Amino acid sequence: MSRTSSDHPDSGVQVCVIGTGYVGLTAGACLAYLGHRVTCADASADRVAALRRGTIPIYEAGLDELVEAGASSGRLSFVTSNLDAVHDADVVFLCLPTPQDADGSADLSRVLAVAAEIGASLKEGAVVVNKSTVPVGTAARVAEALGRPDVHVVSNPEFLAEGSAVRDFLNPDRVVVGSDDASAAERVAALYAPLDARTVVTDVASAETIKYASNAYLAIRLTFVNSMAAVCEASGADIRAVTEGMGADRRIGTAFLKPGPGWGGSCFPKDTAALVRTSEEHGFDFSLLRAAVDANAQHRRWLLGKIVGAVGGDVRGRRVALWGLTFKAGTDDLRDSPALELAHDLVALGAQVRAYDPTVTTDVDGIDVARSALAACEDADVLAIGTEWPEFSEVDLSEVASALAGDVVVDCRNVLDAPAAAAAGLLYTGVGLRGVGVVPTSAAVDAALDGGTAA
Ligand SMILES: NC(=O)c1ccc[n+]([C@@H]2O[C@H](COP(=O)([O-])OP(=O)(O)OC[C@H]3O[C@@H](n4cnc5c(N)ncnc54)[C@H](O)[C@@H]3O)[C@@H](O)[C@H]2O)c1
Ligand SMILES: O=c1ccn([C@@H]2O[C@H](COP(=O)(O)OP(=O)(O)O[C@H]3O[C@H](CO)[C@@H](O)[C@H](O)[C@H]3O)[C@@H](O)[C@H]2O)c(=O)[nH]1
Repeated sequence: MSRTSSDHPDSGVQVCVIGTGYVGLTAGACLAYLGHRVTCADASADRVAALRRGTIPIYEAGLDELVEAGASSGRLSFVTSNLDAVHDADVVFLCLPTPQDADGSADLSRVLAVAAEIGASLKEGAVVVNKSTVPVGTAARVAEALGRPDVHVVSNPEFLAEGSAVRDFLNPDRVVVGSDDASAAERVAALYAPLDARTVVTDVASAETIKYASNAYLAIRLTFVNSMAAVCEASGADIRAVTEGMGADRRIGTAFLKPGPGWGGSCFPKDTAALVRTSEEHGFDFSLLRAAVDANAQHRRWLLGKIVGAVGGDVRGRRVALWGLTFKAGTDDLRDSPALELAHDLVALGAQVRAYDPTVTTDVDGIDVARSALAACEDADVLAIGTEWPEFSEVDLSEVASALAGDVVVDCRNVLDAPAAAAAGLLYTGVGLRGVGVVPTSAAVDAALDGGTAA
């Protein structure tokens, strides 16, 4: 669907978005599309220059079209100075990174530094919105850093997923607005009115907590699915049939039931760690969530063991072809990617890894990156698949079989067709699949990685 700036009338509301990453750029472009006048600020001069030229610095479906429409309508602009961006803004969104700190907590330094920076420059009665993922209690810390009693701080967490960011922003399951001031909450909720979305208006502590609760719940669900996949594989069941049967129960639902190499990405790992930490700080041992985090690492290790097992238990000097490096398909984001972590572990064990990913064109962290899926396979002893890019299922498997020196495929995403792989002469194994040539896992992997020596 083509979107133009005339789809929604001008609201007259001046919005500022600070931080133009996956969240800020999507939010800025979508808010402009909804009729608001948006100025986006980013500390990266290169990023701002690129955006002014119309170059989108991230891979996100539909974002280029929306940014172009916003810029050509004059409703969307980009600056490097946070102070220039905020001075006439009615509402200021903070879309800044909140990475994991050494103790697991969310590092709020950027959020608090920007709040301190912009406080004195804000318009009388402006509203500041935390869109970054921040732990309960952060709104009060931001208010303190702003030093502006006339400015209310509202929590409006973002739930978009990478790869579907624009679609998620414009078709949200819910908009969450948390504030201890009803009129500030109303002003923020009104920005989303054209979406006609379900809106949860609540207190600020609950809004901050909804974000972590949602991500932690989804991560636990995936840990359960991945563990069930291991049980299925060991017991002769098939995880695809099992999740189809489970998902048919309306209380369970079909989404978020695909097994993989363990969950990763820029959010789940840091947000689960931060919720464990917040719970500890409030005297609660969130043992369930801690167990899910541990089981996630264990699951990835299990798949690593399959790859090592495929070459006889010792990968030293062996060549591994790896399809996929991003943390999931549809994004160029490599942050906390399970596929990239598999590559690192294989290299640590002494393997030579040659990867292919449609969004990665240069070598990453010393991992050799090939120009095509087939090129990655040339003379490799085993092929592993770490990301579920749809194009992988289009590759001619007989050409894969010819290119490989070995014959095993370890598909950590279940993207290939098992009978087609077998017909091409490949020994195929996936995650939790029934009867498709299970490769023994390598017990040596744990000892080698934990002991820091090659297997
Ligand atoms: N990525 C997601 O899918 C997603 C979804 C929902 C929520 N979140 C949360 O949103 C927040 C932002 O995440 P992201 O993935 O968009 O981050 P990101 O790293 O992609 O983008 C952050 C941007 O902020 C800019 N920045 C850093 N310091 C700045 C400063 N002092 N002034 C101005 N700009 C500055 C950076 O240059 C960068 O462009 C995090 O809290 C994250 O947890 C992320
Ligand atoms: O059935 C599934 C679904 C996801 N994943 C994995 O789970 C991780 C997270 O995937 P996803 O949730 O799709 O991506 P994100 O872009 O990280 O989005 C999550 O994190 C964002 C940041 O907080 C939230 O806004 C989103 O609601 C939340 O889905 C990735 O490693 C996926 O491969 C699976 O293995 N199987």
